[in-house]
Amino acid sequence: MHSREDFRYEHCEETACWLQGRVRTPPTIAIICGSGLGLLADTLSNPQAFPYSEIPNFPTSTVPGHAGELVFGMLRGTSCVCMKGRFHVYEGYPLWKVTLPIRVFKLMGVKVLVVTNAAGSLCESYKTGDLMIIKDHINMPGLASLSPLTGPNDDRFGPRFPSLLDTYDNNLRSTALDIAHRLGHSELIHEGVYCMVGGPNFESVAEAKFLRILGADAVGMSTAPEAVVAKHCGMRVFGLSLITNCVVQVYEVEDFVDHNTVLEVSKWRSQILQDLITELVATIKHQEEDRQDME
Ligand SMILES: O=P(O)(O)O[C@H]1O[C@H](CO)[C@@H](O)[C@H]1O
Ligand code: HPA
Repeated sequence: MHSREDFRYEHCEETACWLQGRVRTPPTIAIICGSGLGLLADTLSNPQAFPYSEIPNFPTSTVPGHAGELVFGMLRGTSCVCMKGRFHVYEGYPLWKVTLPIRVFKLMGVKVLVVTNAAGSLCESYKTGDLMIIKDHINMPGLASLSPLTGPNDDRFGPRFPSLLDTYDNNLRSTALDIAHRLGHSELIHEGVYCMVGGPNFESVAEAKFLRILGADAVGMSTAPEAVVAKHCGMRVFGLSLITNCVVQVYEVEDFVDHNTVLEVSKWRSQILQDLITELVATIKHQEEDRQDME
């Protein structure tokens, strides 16, 4: 188990202050770009980019398809920050470090986290290139006590025992579903359960069958810790998986997946993902304005 000895609120504060001193407009929405999905960040207007290596306390990206840059800018009149590359446990980072950016965003005033990923399908009816709105997750490392919330709790972020009910915001899910239908993607869009595994190996046949029996519709090596930390500190979360491959659940099949295939499919579907997220961001802006009026 990773220790949280190195984690302090002050680390996040230091990073947030560093960024706040440089960023033109503080963000209200944070978007995490999954494997090969960094093109999303290129849609921001008036962008300001910071390589992870320059940001105090930030880890660096080591996975192809994760550029390793924080990009601030405007999307449909809303100030956003895009993580062009995320961190994974299999890169050797402890979970508090994998999720450090989320807490930094919180301190900068972010209200909504949009998290995207590339994932393998376990559900028979999903096809490569489909999209899955995440309605819930199974956090395999979390169930085995590998949680980003392990260790002393800092109440300034959230409670010791947070509820995960409605982690993937109901309202954002139905809004995204409507948008997908409106954009003509009814054939591609699904809602399902994402399962996080540690990786970096892809699943064995027996593991894939096991995860399907557990109720998972798609599997990947990220997202759940980010969503847990966002929910813990009171953000609304929207999660979207791009199905880059169908996970093999029978023996004697030559159809194995590799990271290049994942990146190719991500590139192929990037535009559809961008359109959907852009429309969603525009709607969130109005929702957040209405919320503020009611407060
Ligand atoms: O979850 P993201 O970062 O999109 O990446 C997915 O793609 C990689 C495997 O090809 C793994 O890192 C898996 O988690
Ligand atoms: N398994 C785990 N992670 C993944 C997969 C997969 O099949 N595809 C993309 N990321």
